[in-house]
Amino acid sequence: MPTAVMPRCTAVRQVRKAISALCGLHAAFLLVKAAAVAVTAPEQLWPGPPESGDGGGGHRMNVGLVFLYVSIVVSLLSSLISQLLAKALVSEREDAWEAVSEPTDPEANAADPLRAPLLGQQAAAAAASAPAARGAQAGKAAAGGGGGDGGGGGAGGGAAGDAAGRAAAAKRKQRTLLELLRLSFVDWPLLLVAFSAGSLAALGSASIAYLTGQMIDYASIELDRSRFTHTTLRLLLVAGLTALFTGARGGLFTVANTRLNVRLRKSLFHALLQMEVGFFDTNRTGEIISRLSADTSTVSDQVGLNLNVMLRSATQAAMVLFFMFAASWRLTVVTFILVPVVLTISQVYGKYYSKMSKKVQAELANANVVADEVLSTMTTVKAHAVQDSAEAAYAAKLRDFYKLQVLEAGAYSLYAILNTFLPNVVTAVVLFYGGNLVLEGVMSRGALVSFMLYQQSLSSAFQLMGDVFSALTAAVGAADKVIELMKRQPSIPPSGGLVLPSLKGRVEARALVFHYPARPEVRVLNGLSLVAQPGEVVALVGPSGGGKSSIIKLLERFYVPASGRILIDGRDLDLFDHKWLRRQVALVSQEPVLYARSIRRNIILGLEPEDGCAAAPSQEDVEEAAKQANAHDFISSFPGGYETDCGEKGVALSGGQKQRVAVARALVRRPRVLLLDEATSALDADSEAVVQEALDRVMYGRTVIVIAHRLSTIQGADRIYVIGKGVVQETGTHDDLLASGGVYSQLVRRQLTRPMSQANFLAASSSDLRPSVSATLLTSLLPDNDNNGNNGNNGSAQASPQPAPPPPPPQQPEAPAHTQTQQTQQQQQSQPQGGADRDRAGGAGTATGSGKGTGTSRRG
Ligand SMILES: Nc1ncnc2c1ncn2[C@@H]1O[C@H](COP(=O)(O)OP(=O)(O)OP(=O)(O)O)[C@@H](O)[C@H]1O
Repeated sequence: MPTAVMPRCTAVRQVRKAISALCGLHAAFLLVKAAAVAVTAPEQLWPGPPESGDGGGGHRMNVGLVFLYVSIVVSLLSSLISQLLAKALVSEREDAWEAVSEPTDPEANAADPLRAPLLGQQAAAAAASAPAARGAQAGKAAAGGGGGDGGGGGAGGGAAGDAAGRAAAAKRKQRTLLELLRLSFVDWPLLLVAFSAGSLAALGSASIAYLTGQMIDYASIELDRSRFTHTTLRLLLVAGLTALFTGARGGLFTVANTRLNVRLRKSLFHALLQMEVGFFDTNRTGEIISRLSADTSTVSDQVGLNLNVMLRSATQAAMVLFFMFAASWRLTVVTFILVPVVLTISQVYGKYYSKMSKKVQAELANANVVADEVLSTMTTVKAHAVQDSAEAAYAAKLRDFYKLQVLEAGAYSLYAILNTFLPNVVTAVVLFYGGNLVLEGVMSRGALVSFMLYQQSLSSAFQLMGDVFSALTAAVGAADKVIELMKRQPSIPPSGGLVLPSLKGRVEARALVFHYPARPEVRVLNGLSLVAQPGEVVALVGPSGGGKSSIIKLLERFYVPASGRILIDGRDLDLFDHKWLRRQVALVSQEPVLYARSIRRNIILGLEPEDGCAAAPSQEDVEEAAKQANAHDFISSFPGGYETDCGEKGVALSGGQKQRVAVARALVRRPRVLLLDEATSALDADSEAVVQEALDRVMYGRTVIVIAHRLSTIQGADRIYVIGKGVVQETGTHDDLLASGGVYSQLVRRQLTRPMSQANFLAASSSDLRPSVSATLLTSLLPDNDNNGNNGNNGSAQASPQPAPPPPPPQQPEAPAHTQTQQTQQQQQSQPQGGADRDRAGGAGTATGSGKGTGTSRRG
């Protein structure tokens, strides 16, 4: 902030403080005046009728007193309103200065999703359209949770930004409260009954105090036994009814709380499921889970409970006040004077407590993030023996949490001390003044006893309201985060409703430009275009980080490109109905995710009636898909067959088995387009061979876009795109690309001459080129090889530190026997295959009947 603005902002803050101080002083003066009038005025005011002996004088006196009190109340109100208006004017002036003075970086900070994670996103979004300084502070307030705490101004932004931060926080709080009320009042019939029961209970409590006073008068002054007994029976009856209504109120409010809790969780979970994938890149699962579990409970418990207590206390206070005025208006006014003091203390504490509560919750979420990270990666933790550092990291987070909790406890202690002391002061003053009234004969002893009971009831109501106010503020803090998440709009626009009678399967990407939301400054795709005709197999290869997987993610609409188009059968991807498209375009990724349910249900994932699918695939469909995926045999060997539970995240299955279930999951949809994102790269050699065989078979008859690490797959593709630095560097068939001597051929050569320990074909996984494949490739791939497998190109293989082994017999050790047979057949047939005219292969174990997938032998 320019230095010229700083003194102005400091002056504004001082003006704001001065306004508060003056108004406070004025209010205190008026309250003292009200008390003085109550103590000194003659006993001729409401509720008693004008004394007959006093003629019109008594009446005039009453009018005068009423006028006096009305003027005091009006004065108090106008003071409050002028204070609010003056502060608003000052803040407006301050905002105007900030708008012209603040540099633009903070806006960038606020709009940067990395700097405004989870809690700050909405504020950051709002900030992006607001003036720079306001935006920066809105983001800061949201992310920091302080609502303008600013830490004393920070690096130049603090003072000026505090006002904007406060305004943003206040607006958010308002919005949160309104939203909470909206959510709570869905249950209005239940709440109405509960509230009515609470009001009746409050009326009962006030009546008990009144009857107690009467009993004392009948027993000690009037000495009327029959009225005494009668009143006792009435008191017992009222007590019974009061208990009944109190119980009903408590039970009904608890049910309403639970309903609110369930509603909140469901709404939040629904909102989370709508979020785009990029949201989960920038927000940790631990934090999100914390919102879903801890914060929703805090909100429903605190808001529900406190609203209940607030309503009960307010009704109780209103009833008791009525009875108090009836007993003695003077004592009522005096009692009432101390109330603003108690309320002010509660309010100040409430603000502080809200801040503390947010910080404590944030610390706890941080600790949960650490625990979540460690517990969800136990194998890595154990494999690298990092238990000690994990424990230390968790303990450090808990230490921070503990320190904040201790501070919070200290704040609570102070509050409890004040809150216990002040009501007793009120009692002492009231008793002293009331005793004087009794001694003067103005008030009966019974009325004083009743009044003392009312006064206790009123203090407890106000005390509860003070507590509730603080707790509500804290709950609103937690609700803020939950509501913000619930209201957050996904940054990817909703998909259209287009459903085609059939899909040919043409996929085209045109001039795609893309960056990840988590890293907007890095362009991952830079105007990339590619096309896959119906039935073609298109391989994406290229160096690691070139953008291959990003293309698949865009095709799956996990993200949307910054510019460019993705067309399926010539229509924009976002026009299609989301669910329909997911059945037409299936993905098999590197790490399959299975859920803790039966294998059958894992295969038909997303196709069950609950997912809006009228007819789930039949058992025959499931088995057919499993057979094609080479999964049927191992599934049938389990005692539970297709009903075998996969365990949490599929722990009950091996990597290869999981991947085959994932392939079956893709196939059961009978997709026209199959996306394979390094589907076998995480598997060991044996598993890879089985899965690859299944994949080779299922590629037929559909458009396939594959990120492959096996040269055999790449070699058999109809077209290869070499992707690097976010663009297509080369495209063509394997032969064309080798012949052109460009990047692809260099990659192939480099790979073939590299030691096996560094095997990393085309930057994919290291598990790809087995010795046999490598050797075969040497003999078959390089255009300048002679027929005997000698590398004519100056023997780069020989130059390698670990020369490739001599050409082995034409077989792949990891492939099952029947695959080898196929290879031999294919060698003999050596038929070139076009993508579009390929037929779909038969069931499990059937020969593929083509050179596809066994490119080594095809070329041999
Ligand atoms: N979720 C993400 N958030 C931010 N950046 C990402 C994300 N995923 C990938 N990237 C970055 O995008 C770039 C392209 O990644 P991508 O996974 O598409 O490359 P790739 O060609 O598939 O690499 P590999 O062959 O190693 O899988 C990389 O620089 C990567 O760090």
